[in-house]
Amino acid sequence: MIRENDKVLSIQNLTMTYGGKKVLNGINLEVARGEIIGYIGPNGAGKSTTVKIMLGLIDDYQGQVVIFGQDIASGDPSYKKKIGYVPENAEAYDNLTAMEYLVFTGELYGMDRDAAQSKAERLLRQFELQDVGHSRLSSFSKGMKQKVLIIASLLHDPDLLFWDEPLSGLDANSMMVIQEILAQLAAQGKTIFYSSHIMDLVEKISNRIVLLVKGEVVADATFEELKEMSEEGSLSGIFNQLTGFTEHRSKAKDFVSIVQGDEEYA
Ligand SMILES: Nc1ncnc2c1ncn2[C@@H]1O[C@H](COP(=O)(O)OP(=O)(O)OP(=O)(O)O)[C@@H](O)[C@H]1O
Repeated sequence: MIRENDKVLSIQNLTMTYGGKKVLNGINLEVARGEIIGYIGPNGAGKSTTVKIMLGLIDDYQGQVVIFGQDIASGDPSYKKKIGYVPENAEAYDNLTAMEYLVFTGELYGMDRDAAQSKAERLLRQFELQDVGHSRLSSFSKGMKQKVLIIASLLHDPDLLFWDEPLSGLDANSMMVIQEILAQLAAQGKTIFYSSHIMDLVEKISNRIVLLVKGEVVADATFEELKEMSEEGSLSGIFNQLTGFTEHRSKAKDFVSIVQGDEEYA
C-alpha cells in the first residue's frame, strides 16, 4: 500500500477506445514518489496511449487519472508544470538549434528566459555539447539529439518524468551517466516512467516493472519478484513468457527461408 502523502499518480479503471476498438482495458495503477517504473509491453500494447492520457493530450478516456492529487479531467493544467517528457522522437523541432529548443521548452514550463538559457548552457556542457548549442538539431547525431531531449525534460526540475525510449542511440558511457542520474533523481523523490523495448536496460534501471499486454496490466512487480514467479533469469525471457511468445526461432526460420528464395514460404 502506498501512503496517501507519497502518492504521485493513481489510475483507476482506465479504458480507451479508438474507432470501436478497445486499446486500454481497465488499467489500475498506483505510483509513489521515488519509483522508477519500467513501463513495458509489446508494440501496440497501449503504453504511448496511457502516457498521452497522463500528459493530458487525450481526454476522451473512461476511468479516473489523478496526478499530484488532482483529477486531470478537472481542466486545471497546472499539474503539467511538474512533468517532464522525453518523446520517442522530436523531429518536428529539427529546424531549431539545441539552445533555441531548450529555451523554448523551459519557457513553456514557466521558466524565466535567462534562467532557462543559463541552465541549458550548463547542462549542455555536462554532456559535452557546449560547442554545438547553436547548431540546428537536424545536424545532430541520434545520440546527441537524445541528450538534448533528456536535458529538455529535466530543465524545470520536474517531479514526474515520462521517458519514452530515452537512451536509444546513446553510447555505453553516456548510458551509465544517465542511469546514475535517474537513480539520484529517484533517491530525491522524483518519479520516473521509463518506457523502452531494451529489456536489459529496463531490468537495470527500474525498481518496479509494469507490463502491459493488449491494454491490460499483466504484471506489476519488482524484477526480483518476477524472476521468482518465472523460470526465466532475464527480463527479456520473462517478457517472452508473459506475452506468450515462444516462436521466435520458427518465425526467424520462415523469414530467412523467404529471403533465400524458398517458394514454399511465399
Ligand atoms: N490516434 C490513434 N487512432 C487509432 N488507433 C490508435 C491511435 N493511437 C494508437 N492507436 C492504437 O492503439 C493501440 C495502442 O497503441 P500505443 O501507441 O499506445 O501502443 P504502444 O504500446 O505505445 O506501442 P509501441 O511499443 O509500438 O510504441 C494500437 O493498436 C494502435 O494502433
